[in-house]
Amino acid sequence: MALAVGMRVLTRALLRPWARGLRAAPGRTGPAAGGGDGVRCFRSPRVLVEPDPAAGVAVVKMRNPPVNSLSLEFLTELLISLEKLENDKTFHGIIITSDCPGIFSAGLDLTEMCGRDPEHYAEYWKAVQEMWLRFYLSNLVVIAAINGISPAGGCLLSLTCDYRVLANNPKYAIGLNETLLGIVAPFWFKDTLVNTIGHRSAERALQLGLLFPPAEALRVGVVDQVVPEDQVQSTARSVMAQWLDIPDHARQLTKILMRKPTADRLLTERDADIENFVRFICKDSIQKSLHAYLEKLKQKKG
Ligand SMILES: CCCCCCCCCC/C=C\CC(=O)SCCNC(=O)CCNC(=O)[C@H](O)C(C)(C)COP(=O)(O)OP(=O)(O)OC[C@H]1O[C@@H](n2cnc3c(N)ncnc32)[C@H](O)[C@@H]1OP(=O)(O)O
Repeated sequence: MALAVGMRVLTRALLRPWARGLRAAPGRTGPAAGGGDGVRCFRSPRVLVEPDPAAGVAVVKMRNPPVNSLSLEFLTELLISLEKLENDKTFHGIIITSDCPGIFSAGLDLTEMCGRDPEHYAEYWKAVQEMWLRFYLSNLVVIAAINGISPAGGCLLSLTCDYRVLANNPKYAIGLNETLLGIVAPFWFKDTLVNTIGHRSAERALQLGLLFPPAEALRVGVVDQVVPEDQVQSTARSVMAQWLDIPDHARQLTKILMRKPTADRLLTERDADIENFVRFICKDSIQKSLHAYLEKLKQKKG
């Protein structure tokens, strides 16, 4: 228990000033109707939290249209929602899913990594690290109900969860495809994938930038279950019930036992990782390929 408390204190201490500022800002987030049972539902512009107090579960819906790209503001709102749910003893589990049809998350927001200054890149990268640390180490059971395509950072977010349910739709794919963009998945992205699918499969997937369609994602272990699209949420709910049957303290400590060494690696190298990222992303060649990639996305429309 002391270990679990220690981890919570540590991760809370890591909450960035940008998050503290936003938390204090009136009107950005706020209590909304949560029923007459005293449980509060928190909303923010890009995150909709639907609480089910009787089950001890909240559904966190990402709604940052058009593609749920993980912008700085969106990451901040996600972290604040997670922290509020963790601090509310009513909740033991969350289901993270998308409110954008066909897209779970398009990953990191490319516009946060293009044409900005080094200070911005550092701030953005710290927020991405924070998202990974907080979700990966959350004391809550976190289940991803993946109802759309989930490349790169979207896949990373899914990989932080305890269980992944993917909709069986041939248009959906999931994976760390960074090499296809000419960029390198950082060591903690890699570690998370290795912890999920093993070294050999991760090496192949990372080098080739593989985006796995549902059947392959299940075969390789990137997801735990593939179900018809209309059963994603109900499956996530029944899996959640099974996880919540386990005594919470034993499950939480086991989670920390399994994940702490991976998280510690980033925690001890956090500043160096930010410096590496800023150095890398500021390179002319990287900026050119990111710009070209964004242009290609825009031109795709016609
Ligand atoms: C030595 C090592 C040191 C360490 C170095 C670290 C280096 C960094 C490592 C981490 C980097 C990356 C991780 C990432 O997550 S990068 C993002 C990867 N994501 C993708 O490649 C997905 C790109 N998007 C798509 O493929 C498609 O948009 C889609 C998700 C399949 C949806 O297709 P759609 O047809 O429904 O929509 P589309 O018209 O393409 O897009 C709508 C608008 O959204 C914009 N957009 C799409 N994706 C992003 C994004 N990720 N970020 C920002 N904006 C995005 C797109 O441009 C359209 O905009 P507009 O309407 O035309 O203005």
